[in-house]
Amino acid sequence: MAAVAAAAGTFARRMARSGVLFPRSSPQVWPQAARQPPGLLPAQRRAFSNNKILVELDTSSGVATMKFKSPPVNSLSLDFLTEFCISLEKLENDRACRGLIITSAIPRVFSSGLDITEMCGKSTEHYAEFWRAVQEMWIRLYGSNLVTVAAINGSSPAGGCLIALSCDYRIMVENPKYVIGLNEAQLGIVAPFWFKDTFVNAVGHRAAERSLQLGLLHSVPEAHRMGLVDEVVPEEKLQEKAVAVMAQWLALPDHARQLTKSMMRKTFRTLSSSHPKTPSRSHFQRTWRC
Ligand SMILES: CC/C=C\C/C=C\CCCC/C=C/C(=O)SCCNC(=O)CCNC(=O)[C@H](O)C(C)(C)COP(=O)(O)OP(=O)(O)OC[C@H]1O[C@@H](n2cnc3c(N)ncnc32)[C@H](O)[C@@H]1OP(=O)(O)O
Repeated sequence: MAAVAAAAGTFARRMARSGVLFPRSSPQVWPQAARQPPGLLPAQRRAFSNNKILVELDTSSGVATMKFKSPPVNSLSLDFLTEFCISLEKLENDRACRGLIITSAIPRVFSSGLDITEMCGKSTEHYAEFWRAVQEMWIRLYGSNLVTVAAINGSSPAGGCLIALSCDYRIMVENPKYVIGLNEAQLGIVAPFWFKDTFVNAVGHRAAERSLQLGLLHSVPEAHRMGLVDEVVPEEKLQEKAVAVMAQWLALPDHARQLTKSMMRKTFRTLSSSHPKTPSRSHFQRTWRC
């Protein structure tokens, strides 16, 4: 328990060093239209970057694009998760931003999921901090007031699939080599209940039961058929489609859409208010044999 508390403190300090407020306990409601401060020349584009993620915000449309750029496979390390939360928080605090498109700058991979090297041979405190960061990523993204669109341009197993599932809409590139799903059971581990719930919310109970028990990674057409992704497009159409979908969602009044989203996703507050126990060191070691 002390380790969990220490990890919470460490993660909070990482976020605080970035200048980001932490944590935010309740959803914020943003103005309906992107606004420029009066008297300033409108800067059409703003960008910020770290060594894991690139973010570009088009202030005229209010749409930001977040590109994962952590070779080789955009695995979700503690550093990646921290940078993700910082970037998302910056966008949420930017009154010019109303929507977020998440995609990958790495060819053929959206995200390979949790970084397996973070779950081997580390201290109890590290596991606790890592796990806290995984939860925080999901809480912030699933509960975000922004319109979130996943533009999935590569394979997206396990934690990568969770990121896509946490968005409001998923568009995936048609490619016979790409797969998506929660394959934890294949790895001999169990997807946490909040992974499972997010999956069930997208595909329904029966499809989720089969897919999760078998740890299936689905082809793109199969993922589309079962509702795991909403749309499938050729690679060259991905960005255009993501922008079009975003425009459709942003055409609604923010407050009505945000409150509806918050109502539909209210279960996330359960986890938010009571972070479940961090898996023990022996659990990690047993699972990954390290
Ligand atoms: C609870 C606590 C106790 C125990 C754990 C139990 C539960 C908690 C966790 C539950 C939730 C877990 C969620 C997860 O996300 S686990 C991670 C699951 N991810 C995967 O299974 C993906 C594995 N990777 C792939 O399938 C392929 O790599 C991928 C993404 C399709 C890309 O293929 P390709 O382009 O061919 O690239 P390579 O396979 O050659 O990989 C290149 C390079 O990257 C390394 N790598 C791949 N995935 C990961 C990863 N997830 N973490 C870290 N590193 C990864 C791979 O080893 C290669 O490295 P190398 O040094 O050999 O070049």
